[in-house]
Amino acid sequence: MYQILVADAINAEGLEPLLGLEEAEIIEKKTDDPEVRLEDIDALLVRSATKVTEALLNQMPRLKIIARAGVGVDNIDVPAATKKGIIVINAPDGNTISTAEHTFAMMASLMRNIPQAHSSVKNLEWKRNAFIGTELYGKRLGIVGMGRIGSEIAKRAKVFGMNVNVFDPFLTKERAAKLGVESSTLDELLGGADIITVHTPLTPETKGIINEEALKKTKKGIYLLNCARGGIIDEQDLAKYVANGHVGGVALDVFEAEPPGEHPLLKYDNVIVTPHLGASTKEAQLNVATQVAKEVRSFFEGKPVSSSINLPAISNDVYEKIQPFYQISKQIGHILSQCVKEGVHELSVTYSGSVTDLETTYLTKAMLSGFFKNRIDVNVNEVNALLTAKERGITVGEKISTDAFGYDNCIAVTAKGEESAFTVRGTFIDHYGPRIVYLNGFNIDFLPEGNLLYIQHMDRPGVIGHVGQILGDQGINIATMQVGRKKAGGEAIMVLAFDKPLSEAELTSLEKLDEIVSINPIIL
Ligand SMILES: NC(=O)C1=CN([C@@H]2O[C@H](COP(=O)(O)OP(=O)(O)OC[C@H]3O[C@@H](n4cnc5c(N)ncnc54)[C@H](O)[C@@H]3O)[C@@H](O)[C@H]2O)C=CC1
Ligand SMILES: O=C(O)CCC(=O)C(=O)O
Repeated sequence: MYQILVADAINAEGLEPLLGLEEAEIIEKKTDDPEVRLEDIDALLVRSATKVTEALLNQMPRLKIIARAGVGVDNIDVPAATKKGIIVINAPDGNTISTAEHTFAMMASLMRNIPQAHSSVKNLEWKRNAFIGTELYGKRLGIVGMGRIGSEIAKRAKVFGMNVNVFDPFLTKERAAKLGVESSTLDELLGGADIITVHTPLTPETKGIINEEALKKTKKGIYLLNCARGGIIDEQDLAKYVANGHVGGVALDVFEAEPPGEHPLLKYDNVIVTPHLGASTKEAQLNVATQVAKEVRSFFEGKPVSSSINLPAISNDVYEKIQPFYQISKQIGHILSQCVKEGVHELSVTYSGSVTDLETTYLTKAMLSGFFKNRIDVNVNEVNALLTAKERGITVGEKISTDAFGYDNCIAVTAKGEESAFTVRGTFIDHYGPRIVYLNGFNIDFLPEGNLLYIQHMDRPGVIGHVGQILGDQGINIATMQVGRKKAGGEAIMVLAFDKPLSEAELTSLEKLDEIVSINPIIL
């Protein structure tokens, strides 16, 4: 039974896709609720209130997926989640329109003193001359961060007859032209704008991007808006520039600490505020809840998730194509892990044939997750596979080759240690399935599944019979047996499959045979 903890207020109708998930229990409680058993939780759904820290993650050993019903994931320790192999997803576009509309409403309110005038009338005043506003028409709007929300604001600003300058280092000239905006440097934007609005994520680069140094470059009377994340406009520096009269007005939906408490900016009449309402519309809340609920459901159904922060997204189509190779990659990694008896410092994967048309990085990560399974006590999956390899000093390489050894596709992985190297090759055959076709120098053909025994032996008459005899005498049934050799009378291998793993005593009984060089159980 999967336990899904919904720790923040998430739209109930939007969570409906989760109800169709068999074997799932949905718990709507805070993470610090004494009734919540954090150690049993498989999925955590949050908005911005719950801070998903490393300390919290340490208490949640079963956690597999964190879903943020919204865009910004700055309340989640994504590196800590990644290290633990926990997928982090968000709802990237469900609240774009809401937030763009809120920003626009804030901009209009700010320029026309609507909140101040509203309070005044409610206080039974009628001061028409006290609230002379400024038109948006013809003004220059500077947008810092031209992603989903920034772009929607630009569209609306143009309809209002505003000129739009944008600063976004990741915006291409083509996209700027398509959006009909002028791309500029930050300094040009600061110097030319009448109104500046920020729409970036909060990152080390964007934290304080509008600070005292930037404010100095703006026109006197500048209007500033932050409906993205507290801290993108430095609050202390902003308070200084509001106090000295340089800033004409400010609209804030977000604060460095929420709620802001006794904040120096709150005492100014020309500072208008809302309590982080950008995404607070019925539509946006339904959208984001539905988006993450569908994703969490897909995840537990073993389907791909498309809005992961720490895993490359793959579409259902691509996933269908990649799935067979994904399994065999994992199995190759797991076989290598059990066959190489020393520390490995290099894993190199060579893809050939039709598999090279696919997203092979995903397969390499699957191979790594198979390799690390049982080797380390951390759950290694595609999320933390490369990081885990790096932390353990294992170099991971990927190559493409034209030689598929006569197969339609081939995935070959070589593990190198100080003393040895071991290569496994696998293929996926349509309507037949995954096969291991090469094991450390020997061509062979077996199904990588179940309880296997890999035996290295000398190619002598009777050896296969002796192995069968010894096992038969102990009542052990051999399900399948494949053999491979390089030349008659030389080294050879056999791979046997059993219904259950062999015991230590049963393995030792085989070692007694003179022709046997080594025996190695492989459990897949
Ligand atoms: N107030 C609210 O309720 C809401 C706030 N947000 C905030 O708005 C932010 C933006 O959301 P979206 O537009 O959906 O994200 P997005 O990812 O589509 O856009 C962010 C843009 O910022 C740009 N950017 C990144 N670093 C930059 C830098 N150093 N300088 C200039 N531009 C930079 C990126 O290139 C990207 O184009 C979110 O990260 C979130 O923090 C989002 C939704 C609701
Ligand atoms: O959950 C919310 O209302 C906050 C939305 C937000 O800030 C975001 O999506 O980044």
